Amino acid sequence: MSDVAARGLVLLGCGKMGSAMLAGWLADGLPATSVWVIDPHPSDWVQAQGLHLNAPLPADPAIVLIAVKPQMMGDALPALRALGTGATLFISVAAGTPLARFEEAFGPRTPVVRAMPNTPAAIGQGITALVGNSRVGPDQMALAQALLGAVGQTVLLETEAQMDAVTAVSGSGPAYVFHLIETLAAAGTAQGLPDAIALQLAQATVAGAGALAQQADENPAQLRVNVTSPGGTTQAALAVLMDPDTGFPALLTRAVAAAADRSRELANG
Ligand SMILES: NC(=O)C1=CN([C@@H]2O[C@H](COP(=O)(O)OP(=O)(O)OC[C@H]3O[C@@H](n4cnc5c(N)ncnc54)[C@H](O)[C@@H]3O)[C@@H](O)[C@H]2O)C=CC1
Ligand SMILES: O=C(O)[C@@H]1CCC=N1
Repeated sequence: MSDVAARGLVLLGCGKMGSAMLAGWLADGLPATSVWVIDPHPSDWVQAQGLHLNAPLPADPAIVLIAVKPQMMGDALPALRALGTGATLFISVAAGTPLARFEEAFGPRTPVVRAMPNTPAAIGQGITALVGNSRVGPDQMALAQALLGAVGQTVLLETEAQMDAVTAVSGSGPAYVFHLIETLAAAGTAQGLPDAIALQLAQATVAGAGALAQQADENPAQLRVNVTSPGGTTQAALAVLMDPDTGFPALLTRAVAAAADRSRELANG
């Protein structure tokens, strides 16, 4: 990361995902003066960070991170063309957009990493999967892992094709969990709880269960069994949630497949 602080980080697109990562890097100690943001519509938060905003770019930044929508690539990438010299590592977090798209834009010698982070990066609890093109050497992959590792866990993929499934599980996944919190709270309200207490119970339950699932030696199936008293309340609920036709497994399988299919479609922009 000292190389990034010294040579600079260029962030193309600083919306929800770019800002989530940037918040994590700044909290981790990356100086705002080492960051160049290109974004035609920067948020008030981005404008208040004291970074270089829509300013001339450094000649030889350590990393250019691309965080614009896949559909915006054609408009956005030309701003970076002068940097495709081989010394700068390009990292894209865009869903769907293949490595080949960046090789086309910046030349086949350009090292490019495709990464899929998620928004808990904003509080250092993201997870990012990474895969590089053939030009990415071990030192550059280590640099990409250090950058994304500063805002959470990292995993390396064996093939680029795995990225669609990653996007559907952990890239989009926080939205599924937020929806679980919303709907668990609403179900509590339907059972007679005040809105605020139902939301507090749902938030703390998901946060606590998530932390326990990360830290416990037991697997999630055993942790579930540990909550489930024979003939008790949990068993009654799980009979609904684990129904083979209408329960969580069938629903999540369909939801994740829909997200992965959409990721494959986005390969075409
Ligand atoms: N939001 C999420 O949870 C995740 C998003 N991603 C990926 O991150 C990328 C960005 O997504 P979000 O941050 O959610 O979208 P967003 O719409 O919040 O941010 C995109 C930003 O790009 C800027 N922009 C538009 N045209 C531009 C241009 N020509 N040059 C520079 N900046 C430009 C916009 O002003 C905006 O601030 C997408 O490719 C998405 O697939 C990946 C993982 C998770
Ligand atoms: O919804 C999307 O397309 C992006 C990619 C993963 C999360 N958000």
